[in-house]
Amino acid sequence: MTVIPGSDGRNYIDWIEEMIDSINDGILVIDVEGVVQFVNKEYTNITGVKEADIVGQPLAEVRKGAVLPNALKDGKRREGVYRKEGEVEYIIDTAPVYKGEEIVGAVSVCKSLNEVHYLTRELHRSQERIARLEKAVGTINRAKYTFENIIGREGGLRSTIELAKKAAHSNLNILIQGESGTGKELFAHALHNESDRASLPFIPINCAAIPSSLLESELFGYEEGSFTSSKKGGKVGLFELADHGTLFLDEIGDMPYDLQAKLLRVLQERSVRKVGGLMEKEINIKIIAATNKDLVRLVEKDRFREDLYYRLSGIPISVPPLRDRKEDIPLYIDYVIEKEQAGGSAVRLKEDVMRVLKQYDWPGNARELIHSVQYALSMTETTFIELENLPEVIYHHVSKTSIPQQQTLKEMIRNIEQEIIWETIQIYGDTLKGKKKAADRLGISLATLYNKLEV
Ligand SMILES: Nc1ncnc2c1ncn2[C@@H]1O[C@H](COP(=O)(O)OP(=O)(O)OP(=O)(O)O)[C@@H](O)[C@H]1O
Repeated sequence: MTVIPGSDGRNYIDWIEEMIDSINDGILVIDVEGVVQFVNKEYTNITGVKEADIVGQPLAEVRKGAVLPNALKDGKRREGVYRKEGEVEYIIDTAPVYKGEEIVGAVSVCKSLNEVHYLTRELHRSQERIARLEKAVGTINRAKYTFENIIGREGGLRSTIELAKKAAHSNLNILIQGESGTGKELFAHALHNESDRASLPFIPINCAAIPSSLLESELFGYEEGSFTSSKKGGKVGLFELADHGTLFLDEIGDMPYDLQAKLLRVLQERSVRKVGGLMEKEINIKIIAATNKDLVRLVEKDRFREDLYYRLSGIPISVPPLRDRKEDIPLYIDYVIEKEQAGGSAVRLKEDVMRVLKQYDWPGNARELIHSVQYALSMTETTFIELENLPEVIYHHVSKTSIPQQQTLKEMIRNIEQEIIWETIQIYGDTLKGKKKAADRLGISLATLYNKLEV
């Protein structure tokens, strides 16, 4: 075995031979004359050549087109050379063997392409599986709403939406502020869907709804065994789940103070480390935070970190309350009636009801208005919503305020007329034909019927 420099004892050579035989790549060694000195078992497996037919023979003669003898001539290494003999495909690396300055032989290492093909197929399969899983995660964590779903444009809402559309295309963090029920979460969904991350995960977390002891492991994840109740295999944190997508931190004003420092670190370093873990993982996430609290006041009271506040409010978005845009109220009412009464008969509001809804201050904003209309729809037994169908809090509020509940005679007659007309339409059907019949029945023209129904 001249090919193993420095070995002299026979047992040692046997041991080396066995070791080379157990290697998963084919190995062929030639001497300086180009005569094959050694092949291992895997070489014979890959090429189908028997050891007895090749060892002791000049390689160039027994394997036509062999590239290994070139290493003897030019002393160069070659990598990834493709060879095909019959049905057998393989890739070889070749290198000269030196003793001091002198070339004493050459060695080639070959790998069957069948195995490479097999591994490539396995890799494709795994990649497809990953793609399917990513798609499933993406579908589960999809943002549902777009700017189209945001009702209203008055009282500054239009310019808020325009600002938000620009913010969606920026990589700055976004802080949405506004009273409860103004649609901050709706904005967060729309911001994600408008961005170029729309097809990637949108991960919302409500910082007020999760006990502060759990919030850290929800966000960062943990390694197996990092605490007594930790799950086997550990847990992937929401930062990691939101990678390449958006993390929506709702009610950020309620995030515990010590966790705020950890969040700040993630935003600065753009990397996370699991609880109990050592590895830092780089992440690429867009952060949208929302709160109905006055963060500046919380900063003043040392309950919110100033540095985090500035980090989060890359683009601050302030959603106006409903009381500043009461002209939008009819839009919400139409939206709810259309949604709840789909396919059914159109329900109308008595004139005084609309006046009351516009008088009320809506501390719960759009959420409260939408719920109130849903409530009134389920309370009315006719095709009209009347004052007493409204939730008690609004009804009582109205009776305590100075809103004139007394109607003029003209208003009362108009209300009664409308009621009779709608009852008649119910008999003949809420279609053009039905309305014509109702007008005939009441002895008025179709135009007058439409006129009288206008609220
Ligand atoms: N402009 C709007 N257009 C349509 N629906 C709206 C609008 N604003 C609020 N809503 C509806 O009101 C409800 C509350 O909205 P959302 O949860 O987005 O408010 P929020 O500001 O995040 O409230 P909170 O601060 O209490 O979490 C939702 O059902 C939402 O669809």
